[in-house]
Amino acid sequence: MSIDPGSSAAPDGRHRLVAEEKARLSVRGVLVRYGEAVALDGVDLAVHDGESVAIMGPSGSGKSTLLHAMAGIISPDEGTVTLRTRDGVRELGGLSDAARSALRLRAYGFVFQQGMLIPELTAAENVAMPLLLTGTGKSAAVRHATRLLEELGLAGLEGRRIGQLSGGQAQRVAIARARATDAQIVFADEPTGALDSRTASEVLDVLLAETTAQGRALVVVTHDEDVASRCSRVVRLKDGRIIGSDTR
Ligand SMILES: Nc1ncnc2c1ncn2[C@@H]1O[C@H](COP(=O)(O)OP(=O)(O)OP(=O)(O)O)[C@@H](O)[C@H]1O
Repeated sequence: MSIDPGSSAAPDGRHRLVAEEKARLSVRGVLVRYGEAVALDGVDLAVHDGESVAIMGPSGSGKSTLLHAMAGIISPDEGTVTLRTRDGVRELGGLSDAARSALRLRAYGFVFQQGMLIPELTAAENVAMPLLLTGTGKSAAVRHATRLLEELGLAGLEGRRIGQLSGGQAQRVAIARARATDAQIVFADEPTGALDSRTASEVLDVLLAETTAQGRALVVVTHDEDVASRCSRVVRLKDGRIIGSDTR
């Protein structure tokens, strides 16, 4: 086991500062409460380009809450989440809701168990959606989406609605959508949870190929040791705290 340079357990403060300056995403002292309950309790974590970080831990340990805080879906009660963007370092808590949403749309990709895909839309329309929302014209967006779907092995399925696709195909659509905007960091919440083991392995191959293999960062919440074993770092949570960080 090695110490995560971004964790509070790092023995060398200077080392941590250097690692954080280079981090794509930095979580410092994050605390999240739901009423009286503390879901995250002083979490520090730095994620770097090209890295895949698996977040593991028992049910209720705070994995999804951490993912949502990193992604700016929820705002922590204490602490900061900073993202290095092309325009400089941004602290998510210091942004307006609209600015945070815009940043999320451009810099982040999401591959969740349910895919967060819009069932009424076709595969191509789902992939094109973030492009349309960031100002690309419809025909260019659909053309780009169709090309991405082809690259992910879904040629000929671009006109199907999400409900007409298998679970593995739907996850590939979600991965294509995360690529559409050139997301710098992709968040996945149990991306293979609903898939049989062969499809899960194939989806994970595609997810890694589309993220870390191209220098993007991947943060994946998982209960699955097979998924974690393919990530470059495993962070373990318990009762809202990081209790271990294992770099391969
Ligand atoms: N919206 C909410 N309102 C109240 N409590 C919440 C809410 N979301 C999470 N919690 C609580 O916060 C704690 C952490 O929940 P979280 O969903 O982050 O854990 P998890 O590790 O992702 O669990 P699981 O593996 O079951 O998805 C739990 O005690 C949970 O009950």
